[in-house]
Amino acid sequence: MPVSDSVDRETGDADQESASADGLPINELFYSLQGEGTLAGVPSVFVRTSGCNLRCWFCDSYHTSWEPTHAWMDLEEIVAEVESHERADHVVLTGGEPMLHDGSVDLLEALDDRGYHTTVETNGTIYRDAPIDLASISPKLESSTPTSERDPKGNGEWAESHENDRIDLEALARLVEDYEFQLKFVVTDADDMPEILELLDDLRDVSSVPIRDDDVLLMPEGATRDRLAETRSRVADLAMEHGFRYTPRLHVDLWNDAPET
Ligand SMILES: C[S@@+](CC[C@H](N)C(=O)[O-])C[C@H]1O[C@@H](n2cnc3c(N)ncnc32)[C@H](O)[C@@H]1O
Ligand SMILES: Nc1nc2[nH]cc(C(=O)O)c2c(=O)[nH]1
Ligand code: SF4
Ligand SMILES: [Mg+2]
Repeated sequence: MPVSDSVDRETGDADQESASADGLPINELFYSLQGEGTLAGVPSVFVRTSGCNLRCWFCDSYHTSWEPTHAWMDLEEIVAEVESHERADHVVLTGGEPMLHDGSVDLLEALDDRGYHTTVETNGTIYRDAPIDLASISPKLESSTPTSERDPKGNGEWAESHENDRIDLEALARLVEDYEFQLKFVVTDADDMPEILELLDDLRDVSSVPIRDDDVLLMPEGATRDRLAETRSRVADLAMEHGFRYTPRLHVDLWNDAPET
């Protein structure tokens, strides 16, 4: 969808919860194949909200986090655009961080009423009560922190708040307790594994539902084909070594880093 067709509304600070519940700041809306996780390969409509509470240095959706866009769509416009992709019965709500916005709950309810299967791609720091069929949770590891050496924009100004906010065990526990879920970790190399194992121990301690190794997916870090060529076989080996699942990034294999894919 050409986002330029929609109204541009400055939400003030797009990192904060949007003021109105009538719609959402939308960065892009498109039809593609789910590229990641247990539903990889499923034709799906993607609704990408703008604004994030974190700043991963590697974020592949720069214009929702580091430089968020402000195009606004009303709920009815979003639903109509989703319905225009007649072959899809799966919708992926992503971002940015979709759980920041009140309007995400309204959208999920409208989609649920119309019989869609909904996946929410979330960093797991915010819990909301909504009709979510699959919570696709991607907790952020220390290796995501935008230190001054890895800041894509400035000089590490976001490092401290990112580091403070990236894990909220209570929110994670509520998400896994209330929804079908997958835990999808972005992995670069073996240095990421001790933190994943420690987080799983902590989450298993506080959560009232089992978290099976089968619920844990390792996804190679890489926003481009070239970068994935460096990380994917290392991450596949780590998945086998630990008995976790590996998820490809099919959309990157197919379309590299093109927008609306
Ligand atoms: C752009 S995020 C939006 C949803 C939410 N903010 C989150 O991080 O889960 C969508 C997915 O892309 C993943 N991701 C972002 N940049 C990536 C990269 N460079 N390599 C691999 N995965 C990446 C995130 O971990 C998440 O699973
Ligand atoms: N094809 C495709 N699959 C995806 N799965 C999760 C995505 C996301 O950005 O959240 C994504 C995406 O951006 N494109
Ligand atoms: S949490 Fe998600 S959207 Fe936010 S910066 Fe990280 S990868 Fe990007
Ligand atoms: Mg993506």
